[in-house]
Amino acid sequence: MEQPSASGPGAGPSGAAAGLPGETVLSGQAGLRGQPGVSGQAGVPRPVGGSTAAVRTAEPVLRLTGLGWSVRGVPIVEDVSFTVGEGEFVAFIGPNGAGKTSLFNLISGIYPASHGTLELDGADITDLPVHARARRGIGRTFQTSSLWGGMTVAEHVRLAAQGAAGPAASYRFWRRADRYSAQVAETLERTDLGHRADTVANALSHGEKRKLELAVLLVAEPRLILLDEPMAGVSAEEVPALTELIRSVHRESGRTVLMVEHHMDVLLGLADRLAVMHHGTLLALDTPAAVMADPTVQQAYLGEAL
Ligand SMILES: Nc1ncnc2c1ncn2[C@@H]1O[C@H](COP(=O)(O)OP(=O)(O)OP(=O)(O)O)[C@@H](O)[C@H]1O
Repeated sequence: MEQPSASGPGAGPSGAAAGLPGETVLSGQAGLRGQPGVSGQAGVPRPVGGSTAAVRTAEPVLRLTGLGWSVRGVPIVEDVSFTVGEGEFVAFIGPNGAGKTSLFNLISGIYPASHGTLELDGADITDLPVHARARRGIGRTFQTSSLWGGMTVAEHVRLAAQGAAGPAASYRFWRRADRYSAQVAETLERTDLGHRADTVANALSHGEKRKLELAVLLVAEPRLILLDEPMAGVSAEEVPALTELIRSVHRESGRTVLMVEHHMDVLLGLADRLAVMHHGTLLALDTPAAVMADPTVQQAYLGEAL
């Protein structure tokens, strides 16, 4: 499925998630429709929005109520309801085609909701377009790379900083180049890309490209970030550094993070809660330990250990 780009038309290569040695990778375990015991149970997530995981504020940052999206009458995401507290890290898993990316597209505004509502900080944003949601602090990355191959690392981040400042600030932006240079330099340091500032995107490794996508996202200072398979295409050697970067982005700034990821080893070390998508519905949402012990979830994965 082609994805719109956050920072320009996709120019970089994409790739499937690389399996790590000895790791459970859930991608490719599709084909669950019609499995005994699964049909009819999807759509009854347990428990949702009332997890035992720590939610740092009483008021949720994000609230989905019966959110759904259909294509020509075919439901892709159905009646999804949950809340996410400020500073929480929720990881989304599920077989290929379960609707994880579509749910992220609904939250970021790329797909319009067919039914249900979406609230950010208690305000209804269901009908707001993508750019308006971005201005309210929702940022996201995409499953496939969204970089301009011939542009340097620093140019990407500078352009993103300019975009975040808004069109009216363009003139000021160029006049106050020093301020933005400092902002770009700081963001590159935060994402461990300072030494690659003058390198074109095409010359970066997959892991560095993912870091650059994060830098492009972070320079806009979003408070809710959606990461769609940040490890896709990344070599096994680069996964630990990228995992630590995501951890620091979450912890140091107290951002709220939603992440789709197939590498269980990665997300188990990061997530406060695990959400399981299945046939477009939310099958379960709870602490990683509770989700992994859930018989319905295990059944949905054909009895394989999560
Ligand atoms: N724009 C679209 N038009 C038609 N069908 C779509 C569209 N977007 C997604 N779908 C379908 O919706 C279903 C869910 O797709 P989605 O990409 O959300 O799944 P996913 O859980 O993210 O899968 P993966 O893990 O493979 O990325 C798939 O059957 C897909 O083909």
